[in-house]
Order: sequence, then C-alpha cells, then structure tokens
Amino acid sequence: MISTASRNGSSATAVAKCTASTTRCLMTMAVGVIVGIVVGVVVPSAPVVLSFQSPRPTSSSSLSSSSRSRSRSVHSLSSARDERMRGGDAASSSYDWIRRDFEVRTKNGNDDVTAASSSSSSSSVTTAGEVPPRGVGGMGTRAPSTVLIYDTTLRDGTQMESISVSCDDKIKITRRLSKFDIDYIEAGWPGSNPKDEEYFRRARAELDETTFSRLVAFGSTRRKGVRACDDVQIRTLVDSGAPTVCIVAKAHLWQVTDILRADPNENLDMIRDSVSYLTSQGRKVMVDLEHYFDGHAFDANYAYRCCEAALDGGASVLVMCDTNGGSMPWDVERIVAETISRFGNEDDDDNNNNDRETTTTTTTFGIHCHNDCGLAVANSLTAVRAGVGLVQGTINGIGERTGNADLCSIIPSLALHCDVRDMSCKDNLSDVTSLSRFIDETLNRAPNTAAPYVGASAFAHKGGLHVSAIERSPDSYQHIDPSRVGNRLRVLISELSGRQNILGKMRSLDLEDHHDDAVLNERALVILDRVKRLESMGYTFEGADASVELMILHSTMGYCPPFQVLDYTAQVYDTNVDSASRVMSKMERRDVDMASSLKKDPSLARATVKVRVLDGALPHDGPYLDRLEVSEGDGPVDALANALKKALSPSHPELENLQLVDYKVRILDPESATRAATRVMIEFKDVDTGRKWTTVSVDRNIISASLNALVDGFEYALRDIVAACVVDFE
Ligand SMILES: CC(=O)SCCNC(=O)CCNC(=O)[C@H](O)C(C)(C)COP(=O)(O)OP(=O)(O)OC[C@H]1O[C@@H](n2cnc3c(N)ncnc32)[C@H](O)[C@@H]1OP(=O)(O)O
Ligand SMILES: CC(C)C(=O)C(=O)O
Repeated sequence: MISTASRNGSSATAVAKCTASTTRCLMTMAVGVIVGIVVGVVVPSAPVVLSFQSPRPTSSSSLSSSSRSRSRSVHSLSSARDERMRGGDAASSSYDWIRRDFEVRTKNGNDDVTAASSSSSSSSVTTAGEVPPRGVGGMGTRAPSTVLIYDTTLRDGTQMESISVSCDDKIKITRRLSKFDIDYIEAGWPGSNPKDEEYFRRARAELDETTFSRLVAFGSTRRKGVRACDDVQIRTLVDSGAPTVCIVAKAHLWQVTDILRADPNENLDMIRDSVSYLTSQGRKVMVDLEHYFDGHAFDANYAYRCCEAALDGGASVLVMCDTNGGSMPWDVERIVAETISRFGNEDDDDNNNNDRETTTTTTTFGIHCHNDCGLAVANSLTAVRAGVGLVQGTINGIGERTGNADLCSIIPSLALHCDVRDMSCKDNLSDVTSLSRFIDETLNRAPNTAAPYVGASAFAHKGGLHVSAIERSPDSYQHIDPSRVGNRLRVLISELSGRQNILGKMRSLDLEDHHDDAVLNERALVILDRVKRLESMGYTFEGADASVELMILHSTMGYCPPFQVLDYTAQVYDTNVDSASRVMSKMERRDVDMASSLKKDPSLARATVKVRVLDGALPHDGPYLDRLEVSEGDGPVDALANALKKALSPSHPELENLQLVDYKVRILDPESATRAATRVMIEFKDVDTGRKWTTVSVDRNIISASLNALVDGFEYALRDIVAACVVDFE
C-alpha cells in the first residue's frame, strides 16, 4: 500500500575515498553535493510520488580547496582595490567591541556620561581621541536633585489590553521591582477584585519594614453622598494594610459636572474627606489628580482648588496626571511650573520635599503621563525639569490604551542624561535590561526589540557606514555605553552591510587565522558579496546569526565541517485511508486528518539521512564514517531532524541536548503559488546551557530549505569542535 523511492546523491562517490592527508578537505566538498528527496503521499488506488533534486545551497557549504586557494591569492587583486581595502586602516584598529568600548572616556579619567557632557559643554573644539560633548545637558534650575520612582506596572500596567497577571506573578513582580530599589510599588486596587484583595493580604508579608520598596494600594475618592468612613472601597484601602494609599480624584471641572455628575463643591469635599480619613488611619496619602492638564486648561482655578482640598486633607504627594495623553511637553512644563510655584515650599531648595518617609509638612509633586501622542516619557522628563520629584510609570510602558510612561526609558535618562544626583535605583542601572525582560517574560509578552535602552536592537548596528564608524569609536553612533544599562552592542549582517560589518564579526568570533589584513579584507569582501547576493534571493541574515557564523567559518582556512549530508529522503504517508474505499466527504476527510495529526502519530512521516561524519576526537584527522539512519516523525521535517540526530549522535553525543524551539516559514514570491521560493528559519536551543541560535535557508523546495537550515543548526552546535580545528590548522 505504501510506495516510496529514494535517490542517492552523486556526491557519495565524489567523496568516497579519503586518506589521512586529504581528510581535512574531504568534508569541504559540499558544494555541488546533490541530495535526493522523495516525498510520497500515498492514496490507495493512485500513489502520488513527487521527487526533487536539490543542490545544497552554497551558503553553508565549505570552502573547497579551489576557493581556499582563491582566498590565498588575494594579494594579486588589482592594486586599486587593494588601496581601497587598506584605506580602512585596519592594521591600527583593535575592533574589540566590548572591551574597547568607551576606552577613550575612561582614559580621560571621566567615567560619567553626564559629567562628560556637561563639564565640557563650553568647548566646541576637541582633540583627537576625545569624545565630544553632546551639546546640552542638565535639567535646569527647577529640577530637584532627588527623584522618587513610583511603579504602577501592577495597577495601570494591567489596564492594558491583553494583559492579565495571576496573584503569584504579581508577588514575583513585586519582589523583582523591590530588588531594583523602586521607591513605590502601586500593586493594585484592593476594592476592585478578589485577586487584588488576596494580593495585598500576601504582599504585606513580602514587603515589610526590611524591604526597600513601599507598597501602595490604589483606589478612588469616596462616592458621592457617602461618608469616607462608610465608603466600602475606602475601607478596603485601609484593610489592605498598605502603608501608602493613592487615590484618584477628578481635577477637571467638566469631568466633575458632566461625567462624575457631581456638584463641583461636593467633589472638593470628596477629595478632602477621603484624604483626611485615610491619613487619620495612619496612611501616607498620595492623590492622583486625574485630567489635571486638560482640567487646568479648562479652568485652572478649579484645578488649583482640587490641589488645595487634597492638601487640606493632609495629602503628602500631589500627582498631576495627563490622563488622556494629549498634552504637549511645553504645556506640561508651564502648568507644572505654575502649580509648583503656587503650592511649593519656596524655602525648600528643590521646591519639593522628596523624602519618601515624610507623611506631612511639605508637599511632593508627581507626574503621571499616558502615551497617546508618544510623548509620555518626554512629558515626564519635562515635568521633572519643571520641578516634580516623583515620577509614575510602568516597566516597558504598559498601561491603559497606548500605555504609560516607560520607566525603562525614564530611569536611564534621568541617571545618564540629566543632572539627577539622587535616585534610589540609580545604582542598579545595569539591571534595567534584565528587569524589562523579566517583566515581559512574566507577562508573556513579546519584547519590543526597538525599546530605547533595553531593546535587543537598542545598540544593534546594521548600516555599513555606522559599523565602519563605530569600529573607530562606539561613541560615533551610540548615545551611551550599552553596558551601563546591561545591554550590549550588536553588529548585524545584511545586504546593507559594508566590509567592516563582516570584519567585526570575524574578529568577534576570534577566527583571525591569517594576520595579513589584505587577506582578511578580501575574505570579508567575498563573504559580503555572498550575503548581498543571497539576500537578493530571499535570505535574511540579521535574524540568523548562526548561519552568518558558519558562512565565516566556512571561509576560514583549515575549517572542515564535522559532517556532511550525502543524501536524504523524506516520505509522507497517508494512513487514514478507509480500506473499504468508501468515498469520504471533504469535511469527513478533514476531520479524520485533523484527529490523527493531533494524536501526534509518529508514523505519519519517515525520513532517511546518510551522513559522512567526523568520528572521534580532535585533531580532526580522526576517521570519517558513513552512517545511514531512518526515523519517523510528526511530519517530514520532524522526521528529518530525528534521523539527522540519530545519525550524528553516536559520534557527537552532545547533540542529544539540541532542541528545536521555533520553525518559521515564509513564502517569498506568493505569485509563484506552489512553486514559490520558501524561506525557512529554525531556532535551536541547547537545553544544557540555555543558549539559542537561529539558521536560515531558502529554496523552492520547502523540505530542502528545511534540511539545510537543520544542517546549519546541527553544525553550529558542534562549532567548538570545528573552531578548534581551525586553530589547529596553522
Ligand atoms: C484613570 C484611571 O486609570 S483610574 C483607574 C481605573 N481603573 C479601573 O477602573 C480598574 C478597577 N475598576 C473596577 O474594578 C471597578 O470599576 C470599580 C470596582 C472601581 C467600580 O465598579 P462599579 O462600582 O461597578 O462602578 P463602575 O465602574 O460601573 O462606575 C464607576 C463609578 O465610580 C464613579 N467614579 C469615577 N471616578 C470617581 C472618583 N474619582 N471618585 C468617586 N467616584 C468616582 C463613577 O461616577 C461611577 O459611579 P456612578 O455610576 O455612581 O456615577
Ligand atoms: C489614576 C490616574 C493616575 C491615571 O491612571 C490617569 O489619570 O491616567
């Protein structure tokens, strides 16, 4: 009932004989290897057999002996080209990305970016080797020297679409924020739901006198017509046990009359009574003045009366909120400055009392911004410049609608670009990237790779001109040293790369097997040319570091891949055929197929893989063995991966730790329908070390593209062995 066919690759004979001296090169003959594949989908009366021949793409093929000699003969290239290559002054550049990072700054005895910029800002002339000033710095005279950070990830953050956090995760996040020395953690609204009530019960034990952060319970002013002491919601705030409570109060006259539908004076009473009752219960009270900026524009006097009511009640922090996120930075600056000059303590140097332990006397002003115009961070920093001493925000900027001000941008900006001297979490700045990723991970969100400071792309350099410049000084295209926020510089390889992208990558891999710059340059140009050509065919290398690394390894003298696929077959069986040959309806058939694929029936696909594999220890003149294995799987790619692992593991048991974690397929020219070129990207993980890497391959045959991406992934897993080969060679 099942019929299949296989076809041996012609390469088997091409590499059949090898002596010890030729062993080194044997595995490098992958170019031109023809592998055969058969995909057979069998139905009872009419077996269908599709067969393809697909050469292994040359992206990860090794440098053949002829191409090696090409690499050796680069000195003979035209002198004009040599000149161009040498123009890069490669001999004098160390290109040691991380270690040399900001060497210039430390050489000048100045390790502080802010100080560097402000201290030298009067001079516009720099001498060679000096990092020029950024031009502006500091926050002006009204900015306080101390800024308190108030995190509302667990309250406003959870008001974002698609975010929901369990009580356990809330506790986990609280611990992590406290470890970062966040001053205040607003963790929920105990009057809102049982989960938040439970959270406060449990969190009391977590955040006690010994922990740095102060826990805040959030709520609102009392309801109309109810005494504060009788208001159920206010009661839950007290019962939460949180030492600090923050209540939202309407500060916009129109919102009061038309939305809350309260008398303006009653709203003032609601604010005053609520604050006063909560302070009488021993709580430190903060008031979030909702719609403050719009309310100020509508009727500044009423907005001020709301401030007065809160102060009368004994509030210690007044937070001005840009609730709808529509305020411009200049309006924020003006309104904050006007408010602080009206209510701030003129005798206080900072116009603010930013002592987080204070419960009465002078007032701290705070800011809470939403990101509806993409200005939440700018508005928050502007408010600090105008005098506020407490900034509310969330990790990664999550929050209602388009989110809140992102503390992962605000904290580093205050620490590195402004004159804020005193901020509790400043000493933990290098932990901010890890904090950001922890929150995304816990909330099950895909990280924003372009996030300032903490995103994976925040210090990733792609354009050739940029990379060539940062080779001379990372300052040329970076506003800070990434390590200050726990991030790292990355160089991406793509069709927009220049020679320096490749050279940088080669050096970062420590594969400088040749000390002649001209040879390295030429090799970089060959690889660059190849990258550009392959990307024009649909490859994309910037997300496939492992394939890039292998391409470089394959161009390195002395490199021999640890194995080579000689041929393979992949077969797909249809075991759901009704033996009585009953004709099934389309729907019926689909149900049967779906049921069996969900059962994960491993006999649905079968693959064979024949490999020539380096067996034994280094140096690499150990024996090469041919091994043929067959495996089944949930589909042809799964079966191929299993067969490959089975064939290689006896020689390389470390491959048992290899796990496929992602498999992405993209059709590149959909107009070609089923003939379309397919890009396959596979992500692998070493379960032992947790390390991940991604490979890419493109082919019109999806099975072939998949196999090639698999081969790269397996070869990459063995790169330490092959890297040792390279060093051994010279
Ligand atoms: C700008 C902000 O982000 S504020 C925080 C917003 N966050 C949330 O709303 C999340 C948690 N919310 C909840 O769980 C619920 O909405 C609750 C428990 C607070 C209230 O639920 P309910 O009692 O069913 O009321 P509902 O949500 O339908 O309406 C809100 C009520 O609060 C009133 N209200 C709104 N703001 C205030 C305020 N500052 N002070 C007093 N009452 C207020 C509204 O007028 C309305 O009362 P009304 O219908 O009598 O006029
Ligand atoms: C409750 C306050 C702080 C709020 O979320 C807002 O006004 O946006």
